[in-house]
Amino acid sequence: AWGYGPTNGPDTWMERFPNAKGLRQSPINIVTKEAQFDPSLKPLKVKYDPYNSRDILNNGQSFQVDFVDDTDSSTLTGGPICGTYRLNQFHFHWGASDDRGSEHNVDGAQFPCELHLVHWNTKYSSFREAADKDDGLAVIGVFLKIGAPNPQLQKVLDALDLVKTKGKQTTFSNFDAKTLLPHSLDYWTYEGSLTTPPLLESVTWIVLREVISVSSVQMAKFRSLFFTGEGEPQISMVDNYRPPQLLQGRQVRASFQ
Ligand SMILES: COc1cc2c3c(ccc2cc1OS(N)(=O)=O)[C@@H]1CC[C@H](OS(N)(=O)=O)[C@@]1(C)C=C3
Ligand SMILES: [Zn+2]
Repeated sequence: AWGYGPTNGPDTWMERFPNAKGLRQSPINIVTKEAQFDPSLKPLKVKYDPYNSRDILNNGQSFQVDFVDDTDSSTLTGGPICGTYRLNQFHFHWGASDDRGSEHNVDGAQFPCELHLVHWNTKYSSFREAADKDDGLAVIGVFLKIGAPNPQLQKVLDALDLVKTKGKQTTFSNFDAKTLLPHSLDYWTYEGSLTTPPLLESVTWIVLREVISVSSVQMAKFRSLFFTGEGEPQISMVDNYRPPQLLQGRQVRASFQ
């Protein structure tokens, strides 16, 4: 199966997932000077209901917090998207050390971690159905930068002891995902893809300019997870990020001047 190791990592994915060579792949390096301010972009409108948070799962490539998405109570509207997109899950990508780990880069710089909040377009019936449509998904990317400990993030990290190995999951209720967002919702946006197989080219990316903080001790907590399942030889869950892909002529727009 695909992964992030030397024999099944991002450079091998094109063998089984032809989308890897597509024209709208993610992540990318965001060159801030080339991102054009678009005054027609609307402000992002994020409405998350803590009641919808359900469980936390180690899926063998990251860990994700899943949300009940059978109503419009946790939604994303406005910004570059049309219509209403529902929050399905959020997850992270991080490095083996604080010098790497994010998927998107900004002017060639990597951050130690990147948060992805995955939403699907309610013109389709489910995440699964939306996942392969041009306008199916919208993912908010938030960079984490080493600084003060993040108390909101700590609530998520405290649950990791219960999902150390692949396939483990536990209830994770009453979590307000909005508390993970920075004050400013200024963003860059471009048309891209899922950054893991099946690498479907169905994502409107919305990458926030403002970072949230994470301490080095908190980063060590991410690295205490394992890619491998219980009873298997342990492989630490680190460096679960895809490197930047070619822009192939795409435009990156900015919601701010
Ligand atoms: C297409 O069916 C599923 C895709 C899943 C995916 C993921 C997780 C579960 C998937 C389940 C799928 O099938 S399903 N459960 O909807 O029937 C990946 C997590 C990381 C990655 O997100 S990213 N980095 O591109 O923002 C995800 C959301 C990509 C696909
Ligand atoms: Zn992701």
